[in-house]
Amino acid sequence: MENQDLFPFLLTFLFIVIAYMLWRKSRSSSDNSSNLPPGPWKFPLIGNLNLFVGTVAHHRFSDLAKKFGPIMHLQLGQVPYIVISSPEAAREVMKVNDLSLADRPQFHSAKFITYNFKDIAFSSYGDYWRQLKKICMLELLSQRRVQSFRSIREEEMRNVVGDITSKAGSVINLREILFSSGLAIMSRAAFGGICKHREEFKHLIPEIVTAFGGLSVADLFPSIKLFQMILEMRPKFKKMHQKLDEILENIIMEHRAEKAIERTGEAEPDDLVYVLLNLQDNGELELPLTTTNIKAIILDVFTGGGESSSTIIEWAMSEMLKNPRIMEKAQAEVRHVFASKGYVEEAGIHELKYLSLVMKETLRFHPSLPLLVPRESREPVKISGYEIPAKYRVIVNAWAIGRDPQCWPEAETFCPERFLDCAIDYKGLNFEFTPFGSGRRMCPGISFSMATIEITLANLLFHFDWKLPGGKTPEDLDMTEVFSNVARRKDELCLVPIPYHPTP
Ligand code: HEM
Repeated sequence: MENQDLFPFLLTFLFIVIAYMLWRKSRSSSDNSSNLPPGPWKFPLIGNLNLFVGTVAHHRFSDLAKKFGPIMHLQLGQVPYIVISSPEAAREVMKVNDLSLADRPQFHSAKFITYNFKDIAFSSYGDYWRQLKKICMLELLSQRRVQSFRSIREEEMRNVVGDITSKAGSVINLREILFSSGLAIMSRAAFGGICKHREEFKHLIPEIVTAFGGLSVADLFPSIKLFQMILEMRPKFKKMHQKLDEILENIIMEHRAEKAIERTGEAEPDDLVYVLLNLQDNGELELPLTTTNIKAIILDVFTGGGESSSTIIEWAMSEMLKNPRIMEKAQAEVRHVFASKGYVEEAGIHELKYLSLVMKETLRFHPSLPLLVPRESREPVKISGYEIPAKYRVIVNAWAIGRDPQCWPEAETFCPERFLDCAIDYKGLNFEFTPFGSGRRMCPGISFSMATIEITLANLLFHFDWKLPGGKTPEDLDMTEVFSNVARRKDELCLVPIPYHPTP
């Protein structure tokens, strides 16, 4: 045989040998536990990946749960996953066995972006994670700090209302406006000023959030190092990481320069980055902070705060447009409460009872992270009588639980009134409703994001009536969802604003 004839033969042979070895390996690792939950039949090599081609992941998991039950075992590529789809099983994961399941999977795609898992969301459970979460809660995300950012939110809202008013009668892309204003509020609160890299961040955040989902080939076939090398070498991935690092480095340098300024009598800035640099310089922390650690924390603030809140606002507006009765009721309330002022201010926002029901219903119907953030078992653990080995990835399908007809009558209908006189809340104690997760790994940004969502919706409803472009009716509004870790509308929400002028 000529050399060139031999090559394809050898390659095919090699492929078959590797495929066989991987199949043996995955079989032996999944056979370790004899009492795993049920799940669909798994193909050699790809496991159940075939079931997810061209589907929205949380929808597919939900369909499978109807067949295999609320606790399922799947294999995506080489990786075993446990998928939870009932409040009882979610309680076992996020409360009963919270500590045993408090780790995050170490996704290869997230490794570079998070500086080797030095952020909060991906660092392993332990002292480092605890220290970071505590600092962020104290300095940025506590109820007290969130209230102190009131003037920032009100000012940004004036900008948004001014911007939309200047485009009255023409079609605007509401998603873009919401994303920018959310980012502006976050960067002013956390970094003390409008981040001048906002535009660049705007493009980077969706890419980063997708990488955090752990569904890249490199993450699904972790033993094949070649896939990891290919991922690292991909120009798009390299560029994203370089750009991100450059922006984070700049934010820190700007703060260092500001910090070096001599101040006489003038109060020092107290934004999050400033506080982190002080903690670094003073060396008072149990686990000293490096500049890389600080970059990873800033990254979490941008990725956590960047998109999830604006996605919720976009869905809330879409649902109200789809259901004009709800829009009218919410508008009537906000216009009544702020009629005498002629503008929205946070002091009266607690009076918006109906709007708070709309926000809850949006979080139930469209949780921005429908599969929360995956966890990983730190040790063997029993869930609903099944034995889950260590190092298994565990996903809670909050989207499916939020639409479970056993928990929610007329679950597929958007109806804010269901929360009237209902004690169920999103604070992590009711496992049928966990848009922010629950337990140790729960989202620390609830107060921050709910304050932003509430004031933004109140302003949009107070100052404008809204029409769909091109003479479309509510029935024409396409509500299709796409998923890349965050569940967004497939189409950006484009609307025509008509300014509302309250009669004096
Ligand atoms: C509507 C807005 C938001 C939603 C729906 C949301 C949702 C979530 C969810 C579901 C988790 C995973 C919880 C779990 O594993 O049990 C999470 C984690 C996290 N979120 Fe949020 N989030 C939002 C806003 C924010 C904001 C504004 C920030 C901060 C600036 C933030 C920072 C984080 C961080 C750091 C984690 C990781 C916590 C940990 O692993 O210990 N999030 N978020």
